[in-house]
Amino acid sequence: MSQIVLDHVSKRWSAAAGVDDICLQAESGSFVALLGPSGCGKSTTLRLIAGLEQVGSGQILIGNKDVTQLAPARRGIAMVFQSYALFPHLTVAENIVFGLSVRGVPKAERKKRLLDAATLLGLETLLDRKPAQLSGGQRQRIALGRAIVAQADVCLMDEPLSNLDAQLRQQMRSEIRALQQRLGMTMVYVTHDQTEAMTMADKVVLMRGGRIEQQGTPAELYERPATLFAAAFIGAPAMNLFASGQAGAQQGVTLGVRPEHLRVVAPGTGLSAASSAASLSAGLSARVEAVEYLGAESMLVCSHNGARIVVRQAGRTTVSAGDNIGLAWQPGDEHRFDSAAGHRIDVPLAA
Ligand SMILES: Nc1ncnc2c1ncn2[C@@H]1O[C@H](COP(=O)(O)OP(=O)(O)OP(=O)(O)O)[C@@H](O)[C@H]1O
Repeated sequence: MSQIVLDHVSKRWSAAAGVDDICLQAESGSFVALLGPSGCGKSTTLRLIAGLEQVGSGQILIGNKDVTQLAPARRGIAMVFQSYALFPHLTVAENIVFGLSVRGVPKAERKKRLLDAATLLGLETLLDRKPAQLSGGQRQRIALGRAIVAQADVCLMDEPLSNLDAQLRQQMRSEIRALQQRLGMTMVYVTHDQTEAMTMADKVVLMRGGRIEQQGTPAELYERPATLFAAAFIGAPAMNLFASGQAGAQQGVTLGVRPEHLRVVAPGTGLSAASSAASLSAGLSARVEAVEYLGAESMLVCSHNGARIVVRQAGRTTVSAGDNIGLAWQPGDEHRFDSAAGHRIDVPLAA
C-alpha cells in the first residue's frame, strides 16, 4: 500500500512565501491533482513529498511509514518534471533505464523492464534515437518510461505537459491517467490547468497563497465551491458572481450562477415569474453585447447594470448582439457566499 499523508506540513522561506499547515491524503492507487495559480505552493508541496525540500514542521507518511527525515532516494518514488531532464548524448533506451543502471539493477532485468515500458508507451521503434531526434510528445513519453521502469508505487509529476501543444496535451492526459490506473500507482500531479486537474484526478486539492483552499472530487469542487475563490477559479467560463443588490443578492451576500444554468427568457420575466416560467425563481434583465459561436455551444456575453454576465447555451442561439433579454435560473442552481469572509453560505431555500 502506498498511501501518502501530509499532516500539518509547513515550510516557510519568508513571511510571504512558503506553504502552511498542509493536510492532505492521497489514497493508495489514486490520482491527486494539486491545482492553483502561480506561486500558490504546488511545487513546494510536491518537492516536500519527494524530499527535495526539508519540512519546517509537520509529518509526511508514505505507505504508513514516516519519511519526513528520509533522503529522496529512500522514499520509493518516481518523479517526472516539466523539463524532462533527458541526457542529450544518451539514446532513448539509455535514458529510460538510466536510474536502474545507477541503482545497480542487473542487465537482464533492465532490458525486460525497458521492453515492457517501451511497448506500453509505443516507443519500440525509437529506442536507438537521441532525444534531439524526437518530438515533444515522444520526449514526454521517455520521461514517463523512466517513471514506469522504476516500478515505484508512488509517482510525482510537476506540470509534465506544459511544453506540449493543446492537442498533444489532451492525448497525453488520457495516456497518463490510463497508465496510472493500469499500474495502480499513487499519483500526485501539479498543474495550474483546471481542465487537467478536473479530467484526470480522483481528488483535486485547490491551493491559494500557500494554503489549501478546498479539496474534494472534481464534482464537489464544481458543484459546491466552498469559497468565492474556488467558485471563481474552477469553471471556464467562470461562474457569474452578483454583488449585494444585484440579481436578488442580499446585503453582504454574493450570489453565483454558472453560465450553463442561466436561461434566456422574455424580457421582464423573472422574480415575479409568469406561470410559464414558474420553475425559474430568479431573474434579471440584460442586454446581449456579443455572441460567441463555438460549434457545440454558444456563449452570450451580456451586461446588466454594468456587470458582465456570460450565458452558455448548447449549439446555436437565436439571440443576437443588441437584443434585450431576460435571464432566469432555478433556485437550486444558486451559490451564495459571504461577500466579506468569502465562504459559502448554505441558506435553506424557502419551500
Ligand atoms: N527555493 C525557494 N526559495 C525561496 N522562495 C521560494 C523557493 N521556492 C519557492 N519559493 C516561493 O514559495 C512560493 C510558492 O512557490 P511554488 O513554486 O511552490 O509555487 P507554485 O504554485 O508551484 O507556482 P508555479 O505554478 O508558478 O510553479 C512562491 O512565493 C515562491 O516564490
